[in-house]
Parts: sequence; structure tokens; C-alpha cells
Amino acid sequence: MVNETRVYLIGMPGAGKTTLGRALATCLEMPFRDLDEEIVAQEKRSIPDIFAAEGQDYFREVEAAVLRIVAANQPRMVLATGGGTPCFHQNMDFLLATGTPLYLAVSVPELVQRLRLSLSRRPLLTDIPDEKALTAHISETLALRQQFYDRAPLRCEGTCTVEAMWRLLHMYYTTC
Ligand SMILES: Nc1ncnc2c1ncn2[C@@H]1O[C@H](COP(=O)(O)OP(=O)(O)OP(=O)(O)O)[C@@H](O)[C@H]1O
Ligand SMILES: O=C(O)C1=C[C@@H](O)[C@@H](O)[C@H](O)C1
Ligand SMILES: [Mg+2]
Repeated sequence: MVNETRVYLIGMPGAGKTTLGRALATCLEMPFRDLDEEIVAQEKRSIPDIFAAEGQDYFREVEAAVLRIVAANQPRMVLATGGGTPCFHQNMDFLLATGTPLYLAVSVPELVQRLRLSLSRRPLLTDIPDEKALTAHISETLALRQQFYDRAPLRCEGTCTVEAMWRLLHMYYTTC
């Protein structure tokens, strides 16, 4: 039953949506899609280039449109969403209506350690000077996003694994 649905991985940048999503899809023998990659393919430019040329509002419109197109084309898949996806254009309502959102809940210090090395390719993090500022930024962003992430029916805490996600999904589908 798990593999007849759309599993939507949501969570902060660095939570592991792409890395774990790919592995979960292999384990479930389901197609894997990454919303950021779909946006890059549709726009034929990188995410930092989209933000720089058009700004965040445009990016969020494209993100919402591509989400709906990918879902329409894929009745079963594991989809790694973007970090901000659930927070714009009623996307969280859409995710809940069309599949099973699973929130990867990772602590701020762990996110900071993972994101530290990749700031330059993340358009919302490029101007952050040091680890203290990064910690403050991640904490503030998470505080704003938490209300959206918390609507997910499934939540994997800490250093999540494919096995832990599989167990959550399996329990959810056998009890619902
Ligand atoms: N469970 C994990 N334990 C340790 N490191 C991890 C784990 N999951 C992901 N990472 C590492 O954290 C970094 C970010 O992972 P990933 O790109 O999958 O996150 P993401 O949620 O897709 O982020 P984004 O929203 O920016 O696309 C990568 O360097 C990855 O190797
Ligand atoms: O957290 C965010 O708002 C973002 C996360 C990335 O996945 C990309 O979707 C983009 O860089 C925006
Ligand atoms: Mg990703």
C-alpha cells in the first residue's frame, strides 16, 4: 500500500530530503523526484540564478506550479520537496490532499553542521558571514516554518534512516 502513493519528504534545507528520499525510493521500488531538480529542468537555469534574476516571489510561483505538474504526472513516487515548499501558495494543503507528507525533523545544531559547507549554492544563505549568524538564521527560519512542517502526519526525528521512514510509513498504512 505504501508504494501506491506519493510520499512527500518535507523539512529544512539540509534535513536530508534528497539523500534519504533517493534511498527510500530505491527501497520501496518507487520513482524518485526532487522538486528543486524539476524546477531547474523546467527553467533551464540554476536555483541561485532564478533567485538572482527574478527574486523569491517568482521562484515560489514556479515551485508551486512545478509541484502540481510533477504530482499530476506521478501517481506514485517519493518526492523530495524544497525546504520552503510547504510554506507558500497553499502547498501544504496540496501535499496533504495528494499524498503522505513525512517531516524530517533535524535539530538546529545538526542542520548548521550540514549546511556550513554549502552556503554558496543556497541563495537564501549566501550572505551569512559566520556560524553564529547561520545558527540564528536557521533558528528563525525554522520558527516560521514549524507550523507548516507540523501538519505532516508522519515525523522522523533526529538522524533519520531509510529503515525508520519505512517503519513509519508501513505503520501508517496498516492502521489507516
Ligand atoms: N541522515 C543524515 N545523516 C548525516 N548527514 C546527512 C543525513 N542526511 C543528509 N545528510 C547530509 O546533509 C547534507 C544535506 O542533505 P540533503 O541535500 O539531502 O538535504 P535536503 O533536505 O535535500 O536539503 P535542500 O532543502 O537544501 O535540498 C548533505 O551533505 C548530506 O550528505
Ligand atoms: O529553504 C528554502 O527556502 C529553499 C530550499 C531549497 O531546497 C530550494 O528550494 C531553494 O533554495 C529555497
Ligand atoms: Mg534537496
